[in-house]
Amino acid sequence: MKALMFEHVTKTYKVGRGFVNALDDVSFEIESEKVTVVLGPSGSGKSTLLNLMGGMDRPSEGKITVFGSNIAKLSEYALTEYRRKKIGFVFQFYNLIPSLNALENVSIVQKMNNQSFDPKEMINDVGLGKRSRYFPSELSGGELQRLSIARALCKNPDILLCDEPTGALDSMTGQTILKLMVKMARKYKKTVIIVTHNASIALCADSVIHLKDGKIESIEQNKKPLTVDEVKW
Ligand SMILES: Nc1ncnc2c1ncn2[C@@H]1O[C@H](COP(=O)(O)OP(=O)(O)OP(=O)(O)O)[C@@H](O)[C@H]1O
Repeated sequence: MKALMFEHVTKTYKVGRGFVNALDDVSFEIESEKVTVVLGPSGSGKSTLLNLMGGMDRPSEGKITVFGSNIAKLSEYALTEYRRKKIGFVFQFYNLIPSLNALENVSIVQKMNNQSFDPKEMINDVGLGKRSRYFPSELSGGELQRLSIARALCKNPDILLCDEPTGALDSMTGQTILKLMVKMARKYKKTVIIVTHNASIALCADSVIHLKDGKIESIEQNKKPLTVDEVKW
């Protein structure tokens, strides 16, 4: 089943008196329950792509279909509902609430979605069971990243969007995080989309989209993705 389809999507930004096509006539499909990696150099349009997928922004032209509905046409209200219910975000800026402990930070998403998972189970699953009463200021970068994954997962979203999830982490912690992302697709049947500069991550993906100058350079299907342990970092 297709989770996501982009058809001739262009995103144009106005800069001074001119325009920049951050994405230029981009078309591709993403299978559900798979891991897709988006690779590309700085400025190639990766964040723009992620913002469009997550309903944070709308395309200037083209059609974006998510599980059968064209999100480019949704009202503002419906788009907010889409973001709240369907999408889990794992961004580098963790957006955790400093005055809430780890468990409370995960539990708040229960209010957003009545199909959410058990927060305690999610915290255990990312290996933070013993840290559930800690506050964000008492956690390391890797732990914060795992906590933000637990929160994104707790919402039980259909699609998980990850922006450089291992960017600021050492390779051991990065591997742990990547294992969690892959597990989300394999165990929890989520559609996982990871935007990164790190080509090693692509070896674990089912498909890899290469972006360059706002265009798709190539799309590879990986019949035999490696496990995270098999990848050399
Ligand atoms: N809000 C904006 N206004 C104007 N130009 C923008 C805006 N957002 C992005 N751009 C331009 O669009 C192009 C693509 O940007 P984008 O952030 O999507 O790239 P990226 O691949 O995510 O880069 P990086 O890896 O450095 O984060 C760049 O040339 C950028 O300057």
